[in-house]
Amino acid sequence: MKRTTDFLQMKQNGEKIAMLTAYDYPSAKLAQRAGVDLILVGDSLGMVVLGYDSTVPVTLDEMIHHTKAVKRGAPDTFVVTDMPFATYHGEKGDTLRNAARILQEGGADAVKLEGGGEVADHIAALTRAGIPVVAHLGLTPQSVGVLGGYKVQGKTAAEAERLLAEAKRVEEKGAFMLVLECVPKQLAKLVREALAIPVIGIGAGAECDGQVLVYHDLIGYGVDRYPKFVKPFADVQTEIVKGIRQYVAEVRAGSFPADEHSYSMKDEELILLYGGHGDENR
Ligand SMILES: Nc1nc(=O)c2c([nH]1)NC[C@@H]1CN(c3ccc(C(=O)N[C@@H](CCC(=O)O)C(=O)O)cc3)CN21
Ligand SMILES: CC(C)C(=O)C(=O)O
Ligand SMILES: [Mg+2]
Repeated sequence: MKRTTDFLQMKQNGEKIAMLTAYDYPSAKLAQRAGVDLILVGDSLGMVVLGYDSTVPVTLDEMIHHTKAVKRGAPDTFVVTDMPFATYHGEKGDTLRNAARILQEGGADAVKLEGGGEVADHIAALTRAGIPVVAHLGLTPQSVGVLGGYKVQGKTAAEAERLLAEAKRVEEKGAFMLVLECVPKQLAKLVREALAIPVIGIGAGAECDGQVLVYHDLIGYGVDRYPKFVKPFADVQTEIVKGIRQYVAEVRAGSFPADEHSYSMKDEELILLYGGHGDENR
């Protein structure tokens, strides 16, 4: 399994980092089999798995529940779990307890939290306690209510300056990686060059040290509308619906299950059962 220092090394070597979300046992198993560098148990699971219209309703218990399944599916892959909405903004002791549960109960290897200066002390406290932290700047979906929608961030020179300063700040506070979401590619390049830690982009262009995508977006599974930054690399939902339609049709036609899908009793048992009339009832 890769570790935090390996990702730093990858940046130094100019090797791109491929990160992918996963939310359960099969998705994690396939992500590991396909060779992703690390898995994110993203709170996007609230939207793509649980059907909420934002990540805000997702709870700590839900994140832990999904992390356990992911770790069982990908025991040999570094797993980062999102700290959910409002679980790292109060007392630092609470933040520590919440993150510790994600590592101890969930089995994650690191936590991710959204924000810069406002959570800087929490990043420092977690790191001091030995919990690896991934920071997340740009479009921070847990603040959708404050941001007024899922919009590109850092488009003006002033906003870009502010974001760059925040990026330096979270690195200083101990974050070992930074996710940069929905920012202009020129800003991502500046951030990448300014930081020693790997910068993982989503909707941040190619000039990042790596990329992250939401699993369901990548495979085309149950998502009705893709953000601009998504490239659907597969279209599994078409295959899934095709398979289910066929099943429904065959059940209705009586052609499924066939004999090969059925269990049978031995003749002598049938004779006992039917008192010699087993043959015509087999
Ligand atoms: N399926 C899915 N994929 C994601 O990447 C994702 C989620 N869900 N849920 C949690 C957050 C929310 N994210 C989102 C959601 C929508 C846009 C979006 O539609 N953005 C506009 C940008 C508009 C603008 O400011 O120009 C777009 O058209 O791409 C972006 C990120 C990223 N995360
Ligand atoms: C979009 C990624 C970075 C994320 O935070 C999530 O999946 O929740
Ligand atoms: Mg998230």
